[in-house]
Amino acid sequence: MTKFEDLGISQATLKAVLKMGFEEATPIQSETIPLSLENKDVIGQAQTGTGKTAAFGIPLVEKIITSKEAIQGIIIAPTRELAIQVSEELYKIGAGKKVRVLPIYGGQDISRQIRSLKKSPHIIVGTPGRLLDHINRKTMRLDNVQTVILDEADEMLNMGFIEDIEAILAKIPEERQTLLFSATMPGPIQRIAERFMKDPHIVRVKTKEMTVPSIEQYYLEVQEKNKFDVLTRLLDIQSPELAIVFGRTKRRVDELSEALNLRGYAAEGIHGDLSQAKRLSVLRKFKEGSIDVLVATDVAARGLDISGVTHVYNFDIPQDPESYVHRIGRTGRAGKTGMALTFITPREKSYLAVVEKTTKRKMERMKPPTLDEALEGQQRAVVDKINQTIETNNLQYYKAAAEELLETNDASTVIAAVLKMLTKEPDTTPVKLTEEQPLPGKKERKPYDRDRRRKDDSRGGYNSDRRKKASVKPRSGEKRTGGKSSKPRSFNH
Ligand SMILES: Nc1ncnc2c1ncn2[C@@H]1O[C@H](COP(=O)(O)OP(=O)(O)OP(=O)(O)O)[C@@H](O)[C@H]1O
Ligand SMILES: [Mg+2]
Repeated sequence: MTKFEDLGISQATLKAVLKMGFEEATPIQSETIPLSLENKDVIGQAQTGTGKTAAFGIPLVEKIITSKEAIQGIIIAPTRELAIQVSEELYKIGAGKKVRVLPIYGGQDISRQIRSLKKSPHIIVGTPGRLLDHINRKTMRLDNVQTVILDEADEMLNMGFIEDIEAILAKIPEERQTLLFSATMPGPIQRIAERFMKDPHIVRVKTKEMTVPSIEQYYLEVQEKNKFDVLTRLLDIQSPELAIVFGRTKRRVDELSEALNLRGYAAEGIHGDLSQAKRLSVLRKFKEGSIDVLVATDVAARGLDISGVTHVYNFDIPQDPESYVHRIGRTGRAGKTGMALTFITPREKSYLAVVEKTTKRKMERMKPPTLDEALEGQQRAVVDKINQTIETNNLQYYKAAAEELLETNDASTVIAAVLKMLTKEPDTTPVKLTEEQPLPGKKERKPYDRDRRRKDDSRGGYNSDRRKKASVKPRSGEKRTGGKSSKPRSFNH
């Protein structure tokens, strides 16, 4: 492990980074920070949760000349939540140097953004659509930008942002530095990246597996109609601190979170059809722990760094192996442990091998728990709680009542009654979930077709800012439809 002191960064930034609790640089940081400081273009690939944000954030902050009142760095991210998260991390890294960082995303009042832009931020973190909006309105000048970073570039490509990104890059001086980071870099993205970049250094943190070893990975064979009962039993047995449940579509996410609430779990869903305010409030509640199950689509959770996520449940198997990597990567971050469980219906069994081939790691089989096991799990949780209460609380006040109960009953009967009262018995309230079509079987499977997928909304994708925006004049001659420039990504590779 490399010390940040040895990476040639200033005292001010070093102090800020140590204040964030970073003691040593992660491998992607120690490999890419020096290259980036030398203004090299870099394609950086490293496992989820291994600090890619600071890998591009630290050198970017270092290069900002704070006395210069101009935007010098721009980071493009696929979703609004990610733009906010990245800007918060950059703000912390830049606190020592007093670097001004501004997030710019759709769904936020544009005149407020224009006012913030007038306060001359040094770094902008934004989603493609809204960035382009400001460029076209001439409310954001990019002629002093020296560094451009594309975070989760492959996802932005999948979402059809390629033309927007090209249009943004066309407004930035050519003698810039371009960096591109993601945990997954499917072939097509590399080729496209090279079009935007000059002699990029490809830094791949060499690991045996694509996922981090600290995530235990299981699969469960479950019939579609039994999935929900299995999920709630698992939640009862594993009592996760914070859990994310992934569903394939927006409708699925809505139905799942409603069904979980019906059975008494504190759950909420997040996807692109919700208002910006709602999305932010759901995430805030999840971070604070006032809800403990977040139900999400793939896109909604890309890159999100929420500490304390102990379990990821793939209620529906993801459509491609890269999505699997990003989904389960919401746990096991920054060296913590985590558990990922993937439901596989009998017809989808062939996908298991496809995922495993990409991640280079086998998932262990887990048998779906029975109702009795769920009850036992809940009981165990109560027993643990009782033990904790014995250890930490002064019980003097309750002793008299306890003695009184023991005068008429034997001890084990009293305790059994208390256990029964405190144990949440597995809830079997009927719920209604629309059945998802299984992914196509091996023979029917076609290479992934982006346009079709977007139309179907099969990934439960976000509304891109771009498609919602009405106020922006497209630049003359600019095509605003999803490009054909990238080769379709296939599940079969
Ligand atoms: N050197 C470090 N030491 C300790 N913690 C770190 C270090 N660098 C980053 N972190 C923390 O690790 C967590 C994960 O970092 P980050 O979100 O940048 O991961 P990532 O590689 O971008 O993951 P993803 O592929 O999911 O986007 C964050 O909470 C971050 O603050
Ligand atoms: Mg990231």
